[in-house]
Amino acid sequence: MRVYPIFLNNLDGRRCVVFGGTHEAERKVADLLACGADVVLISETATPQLQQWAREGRLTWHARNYQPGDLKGAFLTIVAIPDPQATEPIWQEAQRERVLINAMDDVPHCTFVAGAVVRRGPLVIAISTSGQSPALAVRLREMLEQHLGPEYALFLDLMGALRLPMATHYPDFGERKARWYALVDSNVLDLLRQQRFAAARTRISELVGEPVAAALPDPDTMARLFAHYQDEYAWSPSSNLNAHAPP
Ligand SMILES: C[C@@]1(CC(=O)O)C2=NC(=C\c3[nH]c(c(CCC(=O)O)c3CC(=O)O)Cc3[nH]c(c(CC(=O)O)c3CCC(=O)O)/C=C3\N/C(=C\2)[C@@H](CCC(=O)O)[C@]3(C)CC(=O)O)/[C@H]1CCC(=O)O
Ligand SMILES: NC(=O)c1ccc[n+]([C@@H]2O[C@H](COP(=O)([O-])OP(=O)(O)OC[C@H]3O[C@@H](n4cnc5c(N)ncnc54)[C@H](O)[C@@H]3O)[C@@H](O)[C@H]2O)c1
Repeated sequence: MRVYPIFLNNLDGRRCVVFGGTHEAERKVADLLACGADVVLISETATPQLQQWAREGRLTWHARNYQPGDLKGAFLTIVAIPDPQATEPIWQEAQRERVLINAMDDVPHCTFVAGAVVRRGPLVIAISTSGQSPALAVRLREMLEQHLGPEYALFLDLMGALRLPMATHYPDFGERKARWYALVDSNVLDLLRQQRFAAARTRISELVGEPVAAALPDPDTMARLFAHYQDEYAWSPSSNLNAHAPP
């Protein structure tokens, strides 16, 4: 296996078909919905959460097994059923219809594989071991999660706010690039980690000038964003490094 890494963008309104209705399918559906995809679920059974999303109209659920034609107009499909024989006709249709396909734990039926993913706001890190050891991918994800706190999410929100004014105020690409690196290499991340939001704002202003820094949220808003990200990641199941240790 030699995988080519990509991050899909603009899933909004794209038809994504998920087969299977257990918590594994639910995990995949949750990510697709969060990215705005138009999710179609095909499975006789569905978890209570999947059923609730169907009732709320957040996805379309067909309570049956796969039928030929299910992939018409689909952009991608994820097969979360543990039976390669049942997956084979779905794989065949995906090839005919040129639909991207991931069959969980079933490499011969994948045109793309899933990574172990760390999310910190806009920061997304996907880890693949090229199928050699998903368990190691999980451990690496957990290691990164320990090191990457909510300050990374907030830092990226701040950098995002600066992108347009930076382009306007520093039309020379070389100068702009040097200033981006000055920000990234500075102690701003440390200050955010210490929740010293006013000091972080001052430091950014020193590095890029007040006209650019004026686009930043004020320190109170930074504090609120930081608290939001703290909450979001505090309950991450992987915060326990031994979550998957053998009994
Ligand atoms: C990362 C993650 C993403 C996700 O699923 O979203 C993912 N597998 C995860 C967990 C996991 N999977 C397995 C174990 C048991 C320990 C172990 O085997 O290591 C654990 C650990 C656990 O369960 O704790 C078993 C397993 N997995 C595959 C096979 C088939 C084979 O080996 O032939 C078998 C053997 C089944 C058997 O032996 O019967 C195949 C694939 N699994 C992949 C992804 C793709 C390659 C990823 C890469 O390149 O590293 C690929 C190729 C296809 C795909 O599924 O997309 C998710 C972690 C999510 C997270 O927590 O972050
Ligand atoms: N990596 C891991 O740690 C791990 C653990 C468990 C399961 N899995 C993977 O998750 C997936 C689901 O496994 P599971 O054990 O949760 O499933 P399961 O056997 O408990 O349930 C199968 C599901 O698939 C549906 N289904 C079966 N045949 C179908 C068909 N032809 N069309 C549509 N739906 C169909 C059923 O309605 C049911 O919801 C599998 O791909 C499995 O390999 C991975």
